[in-house]
Amino acid sequence: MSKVILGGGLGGLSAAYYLKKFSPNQAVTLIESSSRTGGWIKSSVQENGAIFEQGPRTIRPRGDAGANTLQLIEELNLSDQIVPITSGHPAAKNRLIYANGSLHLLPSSLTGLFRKQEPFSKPLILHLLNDLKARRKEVKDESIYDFIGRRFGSEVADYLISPLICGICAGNAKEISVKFLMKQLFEYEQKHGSVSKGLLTSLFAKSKRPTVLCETALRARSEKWNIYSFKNGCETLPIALRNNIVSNGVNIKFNTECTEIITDKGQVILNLFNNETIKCDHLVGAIPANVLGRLLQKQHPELAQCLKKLTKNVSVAVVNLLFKENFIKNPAFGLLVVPKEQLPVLGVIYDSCCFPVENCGTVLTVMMGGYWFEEHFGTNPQENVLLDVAVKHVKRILNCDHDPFNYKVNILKQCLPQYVVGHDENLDLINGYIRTHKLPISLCGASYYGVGINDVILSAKNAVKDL
Ligand SMILES: Cc1cc2nc3c(=O)[nH]c(=O)nc-3n(C[C@H](O)[C@H](O)[C@H](O)COP(=O)(O)OP(=O)(O)OC[C@H]3O[C@@H](n4cnc5c(N)ncnc54)[C@H](O)[C@@H]3O)c2cc1C
Ligand SMILES: C=Cc1c2[nH]c(c1C)Cc1[nH]c(c(CCC(=O)O)c1C)Cc1[nH]c(c(C)c1CCC(=O)O)Cc1[nH]c(c(C)c1C=C)C2
Repeated sequence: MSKVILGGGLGGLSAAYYLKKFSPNQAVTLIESSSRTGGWIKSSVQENGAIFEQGPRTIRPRGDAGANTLQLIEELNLSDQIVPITSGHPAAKNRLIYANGSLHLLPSSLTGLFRKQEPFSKPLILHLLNDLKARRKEVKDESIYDFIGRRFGSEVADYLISPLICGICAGNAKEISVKFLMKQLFEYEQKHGSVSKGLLTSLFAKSKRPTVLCETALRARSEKWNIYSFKNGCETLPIALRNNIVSNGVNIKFNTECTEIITDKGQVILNLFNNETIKCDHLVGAIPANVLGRLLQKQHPELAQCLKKLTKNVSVAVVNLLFKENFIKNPAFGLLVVPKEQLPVLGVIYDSCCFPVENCGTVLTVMMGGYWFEEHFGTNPQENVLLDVAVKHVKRILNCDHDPFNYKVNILKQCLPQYVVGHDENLDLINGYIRTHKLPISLCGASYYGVGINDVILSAKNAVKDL
């Protein structure tokens, strides 16, 4: 009998790829509710060559997960499509925050830490040294805002961490688990009493066995890539994955929504919207955890409850803007708005600084809403309202008066999972339930082990490696 993968986003496509890589003769069906694969990853090339990214735009090359993605890219013959941003580039060095009504550059070097820079009241190094004095608090988990506030002070929590959380999961740092971004630092405090002591101890600890790197990862290291994308945008990756799995015999069923999942003696039965059913001996769930919870509700209410609790997703309005004029005075990756400003805008990406296209003017992407989406826009905002808000705030924040000649507005409903306090514990309950009840189900995708492209690909590889 076959394996079924539910969901044709990056997680589902990667799961299908690795299933076929590890056991080429395995029959695999992928079920996708929409008419395309790729999920939130969508790039559209404009007439003048500019790329409008609706979802992700950059990938990190570092770490084991980064190396794994580069290996996948190499296996898909995409290495020559990569466009890297190297460490000396302004888009790698310069990240801005908008606080107290103006833009500020965040320190990007060691010397920057010793300088007093607005909006901080003293050099950042003094905030960081606060960690040496702060007492350990024994906790299982806490919000990243509380952890940073305790160890480094409220200015670091407000001006550094809160916007960073917006720039990664569009979330509220006061609710997101410290383990989402800073598990290691949190564990240093719990084990050694302070982050600094933990850091020092780890310097003398035995280093782990180095990962064997593929050619592209070695190139990334020697050329000092900071982040990268592809010539035709991030969608290059899911398109290549789809083509690869189709040519390896994976059957993709488009426009096919699963409405219920039933497990029965080592089998999984999927009820589909059109009253059809599909049976398989193993299901890989690559859809958001709360949606999966709904599908399992009738037969496994306890598991469904944990899955629904795991991720409260937030919505983001993504507005791509194309201007004739070149008006960016300080080239950078972009800017993040400090949540204390209470603006509808989370951040602005300077696409034309990151990946310049000749004679293209200025390309910006404005991301809005997130955790505060409904507060600012209600449940069903009109696209023209979102466009007006985006343009008005770009003019105000960047202090300019240009109007875009081309734009695209997309509302990404419930697109980003929020790893709230207790996420890890809840995940243990979910895995425990699946193990104890011997359910032939594995999980992957952005709801579980990280929201970045690298995390999603690695979660898919891990989900299928023992099947
Ligand atoms: C605005 C934004 C910006 C981002 N920027 C970056 C970035 O710069 N760098 C980075 O690394 N990551 C970034 N990410 C994160 C990354 O894009 C996502 O985490 C990743 O694409 C999620 O993939 P997925 O397969 O887990 O989920 P999805 O993309 O949500 O895929 C799930 C699929 O399942 C389908 N589905 C759902 N329910 C059903 C059902 N009942 N039956 C059948 N099919 C179903 C959906 O249609 C969808 O195609 C960004 C994400 C967003 C939203
Ligand atoms: C303003 C909103 C958002 C911006 N990007 C995202 C949102 C919600 C989504 C996002 N960005 C990144 C990731 C992946 C994280 C990972 O684990 O790989 C996701 C889901 C990448 C990223 N963006 C910023 C940082 C610091 C990172 C981590 C990797 C890196 O160092 O590049 C900061 C940032 N995001 C946005 C802006 C405007 C910005 C900084 C100025 C937009």
